[in-house]
Amino acid sequence: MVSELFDDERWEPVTPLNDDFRDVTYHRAVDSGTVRIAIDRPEVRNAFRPGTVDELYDALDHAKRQTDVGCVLLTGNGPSPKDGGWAFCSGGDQTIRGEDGYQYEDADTGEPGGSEPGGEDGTRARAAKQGRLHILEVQRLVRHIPKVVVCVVPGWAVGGGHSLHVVCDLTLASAEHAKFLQTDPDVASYDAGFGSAYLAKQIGQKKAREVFFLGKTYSAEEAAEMGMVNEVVSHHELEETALEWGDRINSKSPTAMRMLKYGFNMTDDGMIGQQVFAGEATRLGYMTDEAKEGRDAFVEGREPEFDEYPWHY
Ligand SMILES: CC(C)(COP(=O)(O)OP(=O)(O)OC[C@H]1O[C@@H](n2cnc3c(N)ncnc32)[C@H](O)[C@@H]1OP(=O)(O)O)[C@@H](O)C(=O)NCCC(=O)NCCSC(=O)CCC(=O)c1ccccc1C(=O)O
Repeated sequence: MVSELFDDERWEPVTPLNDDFRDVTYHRAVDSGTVRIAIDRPEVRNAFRPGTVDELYDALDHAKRQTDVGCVLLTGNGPSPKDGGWAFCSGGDQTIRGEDGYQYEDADTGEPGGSEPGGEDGTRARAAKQGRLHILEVQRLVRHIPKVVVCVVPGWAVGGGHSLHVVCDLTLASAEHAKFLQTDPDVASYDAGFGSAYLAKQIGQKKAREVFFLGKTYSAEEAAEMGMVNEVVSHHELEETALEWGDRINSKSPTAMRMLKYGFNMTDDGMIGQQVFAGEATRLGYMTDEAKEGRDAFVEGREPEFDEYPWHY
């Protein structure tokens, strides 16, 4: 069983990635352009270790390159076989946190401090022995992937898991089990980027500071009232609703959705936001006859003839 909320008949595994993954499951809907990426460590509330982050990144990067996919569901499998608890993600696995970040485990001993699995090249293996904080790279990919990323929260969203939900485009939460909590300062961590500053854009400065400075636990309803959750549905309807959202998203114009996402991002993302939006504008420009004339003129060794193209206003 992938997860108690997972409907086998609606999904097929994305191979070979799903088969190779240890901490993440990766599926594609059988009848729509929606993919489901789930952290699969329910026994530790889906805490992420470096390998989990690698797999999240690889699944998202794969999804990014599927031109018939418009919606990514990011979720956590459950419940915990130990105690039945549910989680989206409880952040970085504190048991393998070293002095310079989260550590890969040694392939032989299973102890923290080993090299990246499969890293045979000496340089790569040495580099991987350093602690990692690359969940931030996953955050940036969620931010920049030209798809709508829906965080589907079946339980706890805590610490770096809370930050991951914040950076997703939309959040859908289980009425019964979703709970939102920021523990970063309890374990001397601080997401001073999207997890806090962008959260303040969503729910306001006072509330965002409350989330971090008081560390209260919020129910799904409270989180929705604050504006960081879009909708709360009963637990057993969570993934079905998520798939419906996927269908709704996939029914819209891919170009419009992409430009809207990058438009929403742009004011907060500075020059990178402008670069991403402008890059997509350039792609649209390339699709015009006017741009083709510029290219053809160069290739044919002649002056470009732009007279017939209007100066739009
Ligand atoms: C999530 C809890 C609130 C759940 O509480 P509860 O339901 O009572 O369950 P527990 O019995 O506590 O937990 C069950 C089981 O899971 C283990 N576990 C839970 N969370 C973690 C974890 N994060 N790491 C390791 N193990 C975990 C727990 O020990 C239990 O194991 P047993 O063996 O069964 O006893 C509660 O569990 C809780 O508060 N968890 C800790 C949450 C936390 O502090 N997370 C880390 C926050 S810091 C972070 O995520 C940094 C992320 C990061 O990389 C980063 C770096 C740089 C900038 C930004 C970031 C960023 O924030 O993204």
